[in-house]
Amino acid sequence: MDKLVIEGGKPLSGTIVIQGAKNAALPILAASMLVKGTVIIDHVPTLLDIEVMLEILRELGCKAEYSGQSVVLDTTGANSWHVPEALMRQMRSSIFLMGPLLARFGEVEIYQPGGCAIGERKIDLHLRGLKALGAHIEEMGNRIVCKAKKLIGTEVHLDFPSVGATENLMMAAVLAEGITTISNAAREPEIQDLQHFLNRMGAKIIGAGTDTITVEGVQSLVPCRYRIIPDRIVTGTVMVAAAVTRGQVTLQNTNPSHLTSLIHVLRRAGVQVAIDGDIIKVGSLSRPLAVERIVTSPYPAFPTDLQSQVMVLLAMADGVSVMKETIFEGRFKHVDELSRMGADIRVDLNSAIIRGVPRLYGATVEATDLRAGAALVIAGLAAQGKTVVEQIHHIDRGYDRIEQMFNRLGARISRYTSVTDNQVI
Ligand SMILES: CC(=O)N[C@H]1[C@@H](OP(=O)(O)OP(=O)(O)OC[C@H]2O[C@@H](n3ccc(=O)[nH]c3=O)[C@H](O)[C@@H]2O)O[C@H](CO)[C@@H](O)[C@@H]1O
Ligand SMILES: C=C(OP(=O)(O)O)C(=O)O
Repeated sequence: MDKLVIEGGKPLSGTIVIQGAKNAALPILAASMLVKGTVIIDHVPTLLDIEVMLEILRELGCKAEYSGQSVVLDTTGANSWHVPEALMRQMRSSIFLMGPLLARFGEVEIYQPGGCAIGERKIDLHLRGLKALGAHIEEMGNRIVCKAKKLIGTEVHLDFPSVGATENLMMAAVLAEGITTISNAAREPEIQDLQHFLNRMGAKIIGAGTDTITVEGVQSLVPCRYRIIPDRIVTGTVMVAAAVTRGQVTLQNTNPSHLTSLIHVLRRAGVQVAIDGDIIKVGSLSRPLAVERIVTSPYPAFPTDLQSQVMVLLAMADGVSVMKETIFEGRFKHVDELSRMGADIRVDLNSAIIRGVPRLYGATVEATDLRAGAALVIAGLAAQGKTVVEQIHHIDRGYDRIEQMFNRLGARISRYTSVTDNQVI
């Protein structure tokens, strides 16, 4: 397993272009199965999860190639609706294939998806929604077989605004007969991106970005070319890193309106944030201030995917902050690792009480999941001394070479491969 070695204590400065959004690219690549032909998706980040998605698509009979930052995907020869268990287990997003494969082939055979250990992450809402659309579902241990000669539009109410369930149902409903209404839908920007992509191929969807999405089924779709939105979580990660290192960073290719809740938190912490179109400038010269209470919730509230990164800022802030996690029950694993670096954080059920310390110290720590790993990198950048972050395959799931991204801003991060313990240039 690779590891990152970080020489901390240097303020970040400079300009960076933000990668395309993993959480938009993954469902959009899966949604491409709904059409026969060649789809080109631009600004797709080079990530482990994207590699896995492309591998699955090839396994299903598609041709899928990276060309620069674009993926060229020919779905014409797709002839399988069976996603191998080993690939399903590599990431949560493999579940996005369920809706499109069912819609295209009338049958899908999958397994329980894998992914980061941040909570139970059931798929009951996905399955219930597909049943409402007329699918017959059989669960045999890990294996799930889902069949429907024809999906029929209906009203689906989600008990919780699940991002993945909303997306899966949108994709399943596109070729269904009649109208599907999804109420209590998730409102994340990536859902709007999926709507835009599907509509460009000829789907008839309205309402993404609100809590009610209406899909009018169509007979077929036509291939298109589409550019993925900027990654709001990577944007937020860099913004926090700029703040904790007391640097000055300009971020290009961002959508500031997707980050309203984070910008609000950063400003409360005394961090300077300036917005100019798709550019965000973040600067900080002094120690951040504590933020009394932050609660993670579905969009547009504060995102769970930025909880661990912002905790690093609060760990170094002047005063006591509270961070409440309401989405994933297992998303505080970074707390033990940050404590190794000198942070003073106590977890009480789903709240972390964070007493800010003036500085963190380098240590050897383990990335337990994707965003926890990103938080440890940020902590390492701000800490005094050397930090080693292990298990960084988690980070590679969502950040396109995180060390290169931060090194462009003046950081000193080296990647080592464990097989040879050689530095990767
Ligand atoms: C690829 C992608 O877009 N991933 C994001 C997506 O994940 P994902 O789509 O998995 O997240 P969901 O919104 O579905 O999950 C939120 C909560 O609902 C629960 N749940 C979900 C589905 C279900 O059928 N049953 C159920 O109980 C989950 O266990 C979790 O507690 O949204 C999460 C919440 O913003 C983000 O952290 C992830 O980065
Ligand atoms: C939890 C995340 O992703 P996934 O749903 O792909 O596991 C994330 O992006 O932080």
